[in-house]
Amino acid sequence: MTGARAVGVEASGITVRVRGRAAPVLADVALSAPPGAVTGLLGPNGSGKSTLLHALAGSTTPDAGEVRLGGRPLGAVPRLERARTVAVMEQDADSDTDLAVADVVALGRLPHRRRLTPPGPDDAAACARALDLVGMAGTERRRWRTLSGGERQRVHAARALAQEPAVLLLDEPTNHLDVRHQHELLGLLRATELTVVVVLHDLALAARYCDRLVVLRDGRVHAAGPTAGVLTPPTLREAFGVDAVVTQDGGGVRVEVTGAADR
Ligand SMILES: Nc1ncnc2c1ncn2[C@@H]1O[C@H](COP(=O)(O)OP(=O)(O)OP(=O)(O)O)[C@@H](O)[C@H]1O
Repeated sequence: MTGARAVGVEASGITVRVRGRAAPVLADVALSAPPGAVTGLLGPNGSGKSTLLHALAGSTTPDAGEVRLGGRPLGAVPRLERARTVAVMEQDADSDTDLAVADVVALGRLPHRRRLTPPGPDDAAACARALDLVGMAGTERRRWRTLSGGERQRVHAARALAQEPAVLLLDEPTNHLDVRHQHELLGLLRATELTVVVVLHDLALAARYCDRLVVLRDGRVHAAGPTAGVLTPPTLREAFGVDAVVTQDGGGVRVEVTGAADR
């Protein structure tokens, strides 16, 4: 779908401080997102997931540490190349309320277009393909404000896919989606050759679709590695305060949260 440039994302020693807060938001965080794999970012509210995603995207500059894109420091990757390589789907991102769906998706093509030139056939084809992938083909003329929350989320996913990136960073991309579309979107990400880093709250979805996980707790990495090794009852109790039944079979890991753990 993307012309498949395999580009991994690595981060080490990421520390982010914010004014007026004694403890860093992120402290010495490392992450390895191998090319073509789906890496899930998990953690309780406020543990630093979105901040880490912003650091990976280059929209937050860490106070310490380094992000590498395809082995190169992020800062050494020219801006246009970075814009073509990395797509970001923000949490609850909004768009200008007057735009049509086609206009929102077309924003994903901007890094590929020469300045002041109108969209070409490649741009139109990429947008059509992306809308089709998220099940929103035929909605091009719909106005943004007429879409439901889940439809907006799918159009934002289409915008990111239309960018034809090598790396896709997504912050809770399924929180407005019905259960079928949750599975469709994550299944789609899993089926691509993109390098994906995705923030998720749903442990069952993480178990089903992520190759690797990084669990943050209070701004630090609590556990990281292949999914089966991370999603263990002790880790889930310590990091999330829940009791869970974890089973493993040929199809992978399954997690059923049975309730809040005793404190
Ligand atoms: N600019 C800021 N100023 C003050 N505090 C901030 C700032 N940015 C982030 N924080 C704090 O840093 C912590 C981590 O925030 P972040 O949004 O990264 O967490 P998260 O794990 O994505 O949370 P959630 O699951 O609720 O979306 C939170 O306590 C948040 O309030």
